Amino acid sequence: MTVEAFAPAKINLTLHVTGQRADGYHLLDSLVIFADAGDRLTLAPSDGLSLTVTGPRAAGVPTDGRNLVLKAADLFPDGQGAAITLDKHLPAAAGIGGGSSDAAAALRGLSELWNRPLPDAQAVLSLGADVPVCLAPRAVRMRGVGEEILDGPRLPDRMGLLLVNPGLEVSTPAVFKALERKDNPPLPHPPGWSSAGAMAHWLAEQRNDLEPPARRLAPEIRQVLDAIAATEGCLLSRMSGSGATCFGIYETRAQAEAAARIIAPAAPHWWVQAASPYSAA
Ligand SMILES: C[C@@](CO)(OP(=O)(O)O)[C@H](O)COP(=O)(O)OP(=O)(O)OC[C@H]1O[C@@H](n2ccc(N)nc2=O)[C@H](O)[C@@H]1O
Ligand SMILES: Nc1ncnc2c1ncn2[C@@H]1O[C@H](COP(=O)(O)OP(=O)(O)O)[C@@H](O)[C@H]1O
Repeated sequence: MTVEAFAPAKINLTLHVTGQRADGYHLLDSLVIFADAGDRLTLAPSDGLSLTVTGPRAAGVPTDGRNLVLKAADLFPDGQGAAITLDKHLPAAAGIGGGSSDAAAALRGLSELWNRPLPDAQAVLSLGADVPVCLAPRAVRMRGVGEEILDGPRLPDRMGLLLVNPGLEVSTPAVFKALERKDNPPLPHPPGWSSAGAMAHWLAEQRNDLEPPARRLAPEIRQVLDAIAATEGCLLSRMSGSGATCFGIYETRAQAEAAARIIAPAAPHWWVQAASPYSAA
């Protein structure tokens, strides 16, 4: 039996940093959605555990024990063998949780392949603050350092997404370190929306508190935000996570695809991807 597991891109529609724990980790209040663009894992029975990384974004991704997929496999106390192929489509260190989503997909896939329960919540969190939210991809509100997952608001039935990364890796710890204020206001109650326009209007009043420090470290983020905002039909452009990937919201996927066709040829070293929201549930 071979198991397939999809690792969708994570998007922080908002990312409010509301405090800091004694251990240095920051308290977040974030609306998280997923896109139907992502990495693909194939897991096949095997005597030993192995990982092969393929695909357009494989370069530079570790294939040894540093890869979060193998760290995820280590969390199963009585894990058996598996030959895992990770087909990499998402840029790494990009604020869209590529490694975290791969780890979560590996946990789901290995649990199915080995017929074993998922590791406990604390163990899952030890892989990274973003791994719990990636375990069951859907629209949620994420709080704590990432371990508190609440049902998200109703999303519009129709919406287009555009993801653009300028080809820079931005270090998450460096961005948190460059953050000036750590006690910013939390998110107001998200009401739910019947149109992408209404959602974007509400989101425009909210923030990604990591955007200013990330822009100081990587000024090209400004150009990415401007390029997205200038496309026809763009309702909102904002950075996701600690960057440098930025997203645009559109009424339709067709508009997001048209925007991708404008931006991609003008910036050949940027990663440009149109998408729709993805939900596993
Ligand atoms: C910022 C976020 C927002 O969703 O997204 P990305 O930019 O990674 O996509 C996440 O919180 C990132 O999660 P993840 O990348 O899994 O973080 P971890 O590996 O646990 O931590 C990397 C480093 O980020 C900082 N960190 C992370 C999460 C958090 N709540 N507070 C922090 O201060 C710490 O300096 C930590 O050493
Ligand atoms: N499966 C993986 N895919 C991508 N990067 C990985 C993976 N496993 C470990 N890494 C390491 O994790 C770092 C952060 O990658 P990623 O999780 O994509 O970043 P972010 O959390 O900022 O979105 C990379 O620089 C890479 O060295």
